[in-house]
Amino acid sequence: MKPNIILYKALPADDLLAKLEKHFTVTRVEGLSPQTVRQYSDAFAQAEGLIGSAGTVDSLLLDKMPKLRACSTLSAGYNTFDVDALTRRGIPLMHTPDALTETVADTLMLLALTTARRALEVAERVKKGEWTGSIGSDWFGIDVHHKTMGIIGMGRIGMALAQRAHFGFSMPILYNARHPHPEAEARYNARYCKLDELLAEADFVCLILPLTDQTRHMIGTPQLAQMKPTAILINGARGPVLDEQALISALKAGKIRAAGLDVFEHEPLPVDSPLLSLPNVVALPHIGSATAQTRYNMAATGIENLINALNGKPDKNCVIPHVNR
Ligand SMILES: NC(=O)C1=CN([C@@H]2O[C@H](COP(=O)(O)OP(=O)(O)OC[C@H]3O[C@@H](n4cnc5c(N)ncnc54)[C@H](OP(=O)(O)O)[C@@H]3O)[C@@H](O)[C@H]2O)C=CC1
Ligand SMILES: O=CC(=O)O
Repeated sequence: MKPNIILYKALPADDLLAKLEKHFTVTRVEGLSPQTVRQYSDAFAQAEGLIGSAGTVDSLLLDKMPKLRACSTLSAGYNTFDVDALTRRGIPLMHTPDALTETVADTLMLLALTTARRALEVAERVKKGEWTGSIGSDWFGIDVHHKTMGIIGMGRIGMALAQRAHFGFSMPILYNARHPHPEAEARYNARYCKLDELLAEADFVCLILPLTDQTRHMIGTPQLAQMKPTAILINGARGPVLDEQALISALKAGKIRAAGLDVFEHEPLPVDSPLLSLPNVVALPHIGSATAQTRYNMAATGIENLINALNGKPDKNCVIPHVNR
């Protein structure tokens, strides 16, 4: 008999669903919420696998899933999972980091370019018919090339960003992480910095690290005050890594030049967020990995991950090392 699983996110192609259904008896639910868990309570009680993204998997949910043997998230980040509770139950949690690294690094460069060159702002002026002659200096942006890129989180995506910034834009690279990364230093001439030093020196401060107890609000009023008034902040990590209220105040007071944001403390970003009325903010709807090819690859990887994990082989892409047997 095929194992029962819950799929809580629509897959981007029919062949992916067909593959999942070849291996498992699939119950599709529209997201993980108290309502869907109640509505499909029997399916949750019977499920041995859970696959999807953007839902909270905590001990409350795990208690309702006594047969659960593996979780597969269609994402690199896994901050919505209670990893300790999964570890206690010996349930492997699988993720899809390698499928999206390059695409997310592209998105970070996109945010750097769009904010620096004020691309959205001036394109809006063109649409409004304001381009009636030679543009004045009030339409000018700043250069990206040869400016200093500060990367907070020199993991897979941080490295891919450093590659773009170093080779593509001749940018000196500063970085902060928990440990020095000799590979980044050798390949991209990156310099390891304490956070304070990076904030004070970088022209672009780019957040690309996980949301954890240690990183929640790691950038707040004191850190924003350390940045140059000409610097641009980019957040591609998770919204709560940045204190959004502090950012709004800093932008309003001209403490930093601009912000490029792909992630927010509350998603979707409420339409009345003050961020949306600031001309020097570029707000994207969490599209870091959102190309058709990458989303396909992520879903394909997530399916493989679940098949492997439920076959007792969570060798690759398991985020809980000692469950990775
Ligand atoms: N916007 C989007 O759509 C996407 C966002 N993301 C986010 O990006 C994050 C990073 O992804 P990825 O590069 O694959 O992850 P990795 O695990 O490869 O890298 C994470 C990096 O963050 C560093 N780090 C962790 N904790 C701290 C800390 N307290 N202080 C400083 N640095 C820290 C790590 O340091 P060290 O190397 O020293 O251990 C590592 O360099 C994900 O966790 C996710 O939240 C990911 C994909 C898409
Ligand atoms: O934010 C997206 C992810 O894959 O993590």
